[in-house]
Amino acid sequence: MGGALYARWVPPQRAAPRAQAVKPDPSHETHPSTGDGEQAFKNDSPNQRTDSAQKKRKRASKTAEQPVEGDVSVPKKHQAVLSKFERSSKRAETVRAAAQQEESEDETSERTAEVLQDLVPIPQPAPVSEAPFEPTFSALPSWLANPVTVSSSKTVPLSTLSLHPAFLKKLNKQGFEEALAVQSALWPMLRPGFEEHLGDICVSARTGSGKTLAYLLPIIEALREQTVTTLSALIVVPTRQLVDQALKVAEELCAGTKLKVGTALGNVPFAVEQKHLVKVRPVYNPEKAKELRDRASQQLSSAIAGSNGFLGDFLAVPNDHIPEYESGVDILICTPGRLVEHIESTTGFLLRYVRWLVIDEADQLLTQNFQGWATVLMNALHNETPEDFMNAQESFRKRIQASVYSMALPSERHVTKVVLSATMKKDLTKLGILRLKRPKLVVIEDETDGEQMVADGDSFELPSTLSEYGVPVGDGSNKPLYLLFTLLRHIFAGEHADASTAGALAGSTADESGAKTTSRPTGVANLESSQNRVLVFVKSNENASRLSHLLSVLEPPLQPFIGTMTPSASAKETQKLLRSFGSGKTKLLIASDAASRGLDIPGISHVINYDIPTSTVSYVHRVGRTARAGKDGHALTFVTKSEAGWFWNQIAKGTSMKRGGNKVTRVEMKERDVTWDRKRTYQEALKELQGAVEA
Ligand SMILES: Nc1ncnc2c1ncn2[C@@H]1O[C@H](COP(=O)(O)OP(=O)(O)OP(=O)(O)O)[C@@H](O)[C@H]1O
Repeated sequence: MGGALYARWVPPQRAAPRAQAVKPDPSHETHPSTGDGEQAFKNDSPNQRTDSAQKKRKRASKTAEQPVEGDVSVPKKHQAVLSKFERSSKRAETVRAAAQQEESEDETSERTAEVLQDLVPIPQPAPVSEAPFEPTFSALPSWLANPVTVSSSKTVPLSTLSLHPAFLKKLNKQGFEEALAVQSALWPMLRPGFEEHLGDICVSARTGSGKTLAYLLPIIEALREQTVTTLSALIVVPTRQLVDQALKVAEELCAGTKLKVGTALGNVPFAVEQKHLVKVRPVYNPEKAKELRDRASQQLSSAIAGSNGFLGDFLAVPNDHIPEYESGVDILICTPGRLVEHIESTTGFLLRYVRWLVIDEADQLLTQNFQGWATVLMNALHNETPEDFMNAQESFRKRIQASVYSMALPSERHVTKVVLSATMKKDLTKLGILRLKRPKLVVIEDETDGEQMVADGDSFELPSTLSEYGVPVGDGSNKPLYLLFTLLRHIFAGEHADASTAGALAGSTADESGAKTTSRPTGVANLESSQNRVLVFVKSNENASRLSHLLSVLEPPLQPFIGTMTPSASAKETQKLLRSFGSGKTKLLIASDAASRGLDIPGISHVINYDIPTSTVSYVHRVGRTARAGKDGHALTFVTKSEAGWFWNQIAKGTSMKRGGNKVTRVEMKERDVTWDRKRTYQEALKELQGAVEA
């Protein structure tokens, strides 16, 4: 580079005798810019090529004339300038080289400092923590979302509740000293006084908590002085057995008063029931009688009306008289189907004076809603009574209402509705049918459960005195033998019972890790004197009959102690069977789910779910037939391999079940002990059963 600059700045020398001339070699001519002569020429025109060749030759001769470095022939003053120039050029060159080196070092260090990124997310700043979402609203109205909760341990001495002395005496006579939690919560709300709730009440309280007395006592106490029979209270329950049960409690309370309690459940012919519920009385009223007679003859001649109902009654009363209807009962306990029939077909069946409406086992009644019973009832209850159907009292009241004295009467009748269940669901669509006014939800729950019914969910309480067991039964093919083994070895065996499992089944030494049994059945012992009573649930009525037959064949001494509840039995037969079971004569009652609701038989020590229940609600009601009113009880569920997942997850550990800190115990029974010497008898019994079914 220095050479090139030097060449530019050196002035041409004319005389340079000792300087060696460098002859240009045409064969080595190169293009000034590319260094490739041939290539350069290729792009030039012939004239251009001649000019540039001449210029090149000139330049070459000039170069040949240039002195070589260090040539002493360069004048001195030029030499000083030249050396100065060379020095500064060298310095500049050194600085540039140093700068270049520095630059390349920087580049290298930058390259090494670079962080290699793979295809992973680039680190982000930590997210800002947000407060957990807590809705400020609920899908439920506030009365359902915020129930009044009462601890199930809250009992109050009956003597402090200022009950009418006659009722206090009756309760004491039955051995009741304290009002149970649901009673001590409901009575102040339903009885006149400072805490009375002027509106409707929904109650969620576990099985066997005393709900029947909780609603019946305030009603009967309020009506106790009623002398003219007027239908004042309607109690709707789902089954005939529950009608009978509530009737028994009501009759005990009404004894000594003029109150009449009636039932409508279809156990007698409809006409008989009609006569019992509505009384027809001829009243002398010639004017009205004449008017009606004229209208009746017109209608009869034009065949508009038949001679039944009001017309029939009118034609049956003496001349100058008209029929008037009076209620035959003050309190009616009924099933919904029969109630609808009376509302629609019984002349004079008037709900105008009904002040109380109780719906027990409400979740079942509202879910099944036979014949749209709730809507029919609400329409009948809230609509005006046609004047022709009014009884003497009603007509009198109507006349009074039209006069100045009406100021003294309440403007509108208020019906207090009490809706109860052990498995109350917060289902607004269903509760909405009941047209509740200023409703309140009262929940009776165990303190140890810690939390309330979840605002938008449903949970069910089990009695804290209940001990629960799950019994694995393999594939289920030997279930009858498992049942027999459980009955003979553990429940009715008395002193011969296996210590470990009997302890677990009796609830005294419940082992959460699971109890094991090794002993074999010893046969029926002490059956007659045993205090235990067992209710066995199967999935259908056919299964109840079959199981009963199998047990009788497998263990004949057991047969006189077995009872079977079937729908084909008459009401009387069923009542007799329940009485026998209640008294302890029958020790083993086999039933379907029809017996799972509300049945109150004192002294049931064990419930066995021979067939697994189909829902958590069904489980709650089945096992609730024992451990009632604070007494101990035991519930065993036979679980096949395919049912195990559901049972242990939903029933034993499910969040919707609240059992006051108790747990479900697994009871293992060895299959060879269970089947032991019975396999042949069992096969024969099955064959016999098959023959009986086919016959
Ligand atoms: N104050 C009381 N003291 C002792 N026992 C009582 C009292 N009140 C009711 N009982 C008894 O409690 C038992 C259960 O009562 P009840 O049948 O009314 O329960 P329930 O809550 O209706 O049960 P379910 O939901 O299963 O129908 C009955 O045998 C009844 O006699």
